[in-house]
Amino acid sequence: MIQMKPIWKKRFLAIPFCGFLAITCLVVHEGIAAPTSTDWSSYGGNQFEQHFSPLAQITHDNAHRLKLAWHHDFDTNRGQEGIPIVVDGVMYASSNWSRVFALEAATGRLLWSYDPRVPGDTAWRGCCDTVNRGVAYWHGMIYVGTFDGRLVALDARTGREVWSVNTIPPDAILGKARAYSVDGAPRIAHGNVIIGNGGAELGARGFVSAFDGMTGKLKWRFFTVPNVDDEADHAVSDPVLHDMAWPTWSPTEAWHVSGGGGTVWDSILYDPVTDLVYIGVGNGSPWNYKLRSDGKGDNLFLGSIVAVKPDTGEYVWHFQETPRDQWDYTSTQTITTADLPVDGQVRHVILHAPKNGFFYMIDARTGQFLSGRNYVFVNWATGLDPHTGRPLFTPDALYTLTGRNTKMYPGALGAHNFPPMAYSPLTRLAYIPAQQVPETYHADKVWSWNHKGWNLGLDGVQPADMADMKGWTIAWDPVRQQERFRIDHIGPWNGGMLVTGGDILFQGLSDGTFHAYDALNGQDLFSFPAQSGIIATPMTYSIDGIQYVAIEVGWGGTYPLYFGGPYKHLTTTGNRSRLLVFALEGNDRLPDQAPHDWSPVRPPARFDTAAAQRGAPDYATYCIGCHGHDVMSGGVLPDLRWSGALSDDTGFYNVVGRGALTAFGMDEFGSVLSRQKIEDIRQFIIQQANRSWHGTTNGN
Ligand SMILES: O=C(O)c1cc(C(=O)O)c2c(n1)C(=O)C(=O)c1cc(C(=O)O)[nH]c1-2
Ligand SMILES: [Ca+2]
Repeated sequence: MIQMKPIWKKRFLAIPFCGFLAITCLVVHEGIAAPTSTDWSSYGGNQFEQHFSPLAQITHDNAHRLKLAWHHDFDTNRGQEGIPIVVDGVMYASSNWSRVFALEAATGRLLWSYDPRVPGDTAWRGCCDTVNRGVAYWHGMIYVGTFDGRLVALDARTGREVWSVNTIPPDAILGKARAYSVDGAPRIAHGNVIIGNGGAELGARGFVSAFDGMTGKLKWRFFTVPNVDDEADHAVSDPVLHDMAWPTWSPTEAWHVSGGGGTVWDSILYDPVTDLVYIGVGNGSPWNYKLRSDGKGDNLFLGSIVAVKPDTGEYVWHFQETPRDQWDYTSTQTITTADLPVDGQVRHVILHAPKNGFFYMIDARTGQFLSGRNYVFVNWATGLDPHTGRPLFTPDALYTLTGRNTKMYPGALGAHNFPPMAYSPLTRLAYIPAQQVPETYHADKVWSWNHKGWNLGLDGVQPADMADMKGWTIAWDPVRQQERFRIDHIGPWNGGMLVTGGDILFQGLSDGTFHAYDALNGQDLFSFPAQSGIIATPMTYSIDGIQYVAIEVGWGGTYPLYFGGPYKHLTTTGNRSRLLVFALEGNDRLPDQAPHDWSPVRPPARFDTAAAQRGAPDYATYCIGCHGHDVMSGGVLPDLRWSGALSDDTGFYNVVGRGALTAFGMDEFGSVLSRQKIEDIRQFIIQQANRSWHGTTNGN
């Protein structure tokens, strides 16, 4: 057995605040026996969601010796974004399509698995793959949100369903007009299970709901944007929406149909220090601010962190990071708290690096803006007002008002997306999985609504050239608001961060490798070929004195699905979905596998150019989100250019119009598109396939 290094105790004693998992605190006080096991019992690892663990067996000196201890193959081949949790020696991991696995954490032996049987015809309801980011544990129960909108409580010992509720009230859907999906991890506060949802790209009005952990009874619901008619929803948000939010929207316009957005699709944090729940609110729906709200008002609470009370959901404060959103700049990114000196005084603060490219420090009790600075290059704002933190827009940024197509840094995928950042109380640095993915936004002038399609109010969003796409891990000093160092990656869309008491930074990358870096300087200490791009985030735990590090592997999420083939930065990006667990000792290995990709198949030679031209915009509205720009797959979902269904209009209609492949996530579109329109899409795909086949576009 490997012994804990004494340095671990010494370093950890320096931490000013000792409020981690109780078991961890036991360890930090000298003289008390160290526990033999340390859990990772919630999504963010500790009550601050710092994605930090005090475990320190893996260090600068031995990280190069890491071995694969065990692995578990998932039975889906789409993006894996889950962070497993470990409670009492059992690991609970979720995978795509909201499946849950309980495994013996030391050996990987499967104890039970749970499949909520999410219907395949719900895949269109989300913008960004049928992912799941994790489960929550409370009092012997495991909670998982399912992609089709349920919250399910499972008996942690057996995996049996204890209760299941629909988190989406039927009237929120407005006769099926709007789209909701759930892919974020539930959070626990005062015995309530809190869960949000996604859907703002398709049309949704955001809210979070709290359910009694024992019974599943709804405790409260907080809507993040006003009722379109300023009427009561009989929800706890009614007063603040009427008094504060409604006046920041135009009385009419497109948000009345699409719901306004503001989905809370990822970060939620219950903070026992302030006894508040912070929710990260998403972007506007439709994106086009001129069409959405007549170009008027800040549109509260879009792009904000909102603090509410855990028992009642009552509003306490908000801080809006992105007023007048028209870029998909969500504030749903990791909400982390820490105790840090501000003007010579230690304060309990929120650290936040949202999509918009600015790093914020906010007082956790009051929501007061303390400081902020851009952590990547941005061109939508020149900076933040030093007193209020409000962005100072550049004139070109407000493209829906100027009518000029504008290339924006960051683009819609943000400078930081769902993969969590980590914060180490030892190094006092935040580690941001940051990226540069610029896009040019083309605003529509007229609003139209597409059921089952994307409803952005835009004519298109054009990603910049591959040369402009970058990915880094940025080590950021939140007190000084400056970069300490950065690690360069091959491109964007890398996984999230884990930092440990051994000052090791763990991260999986889009190039299919898993790394241990030195958290003090970014030095690469260990690299493992994981056979598929990694977008998930590692966690760590110890059992019988052995420190393990776990990571889910599986390329996916919105970047490969939406951006598609032209933006691959690997020759192969096929998906092999697995859970990998590392330790200093281990003798597991992955099976050898040939590189996997879609092989070109000669497409039908003839197509109707006029029909292809008509089909292009419908492809962009209904198909692009999964099948990629220019009909080139990013390596996860089938590449339509080489589909056998292209050769025959009836076969194609059976798939696209009638839903022959519904079970695989390809819903029918015959209810929203005429047979002629579907045929036009087929012609467009054949045209694109011929371009690739004859080498006039860069196929793969
Ligand atoms: O506005 C929304 O409702 C919403 C939801 C989601 C989601 O549910 O995953 C994403 C986004 N937006 C989004 O903007 C985004 O970049 C994104 C990336 C991902 C992902 O898992 O790869 N989800 C989402
Ligand atoms: Ca969004």
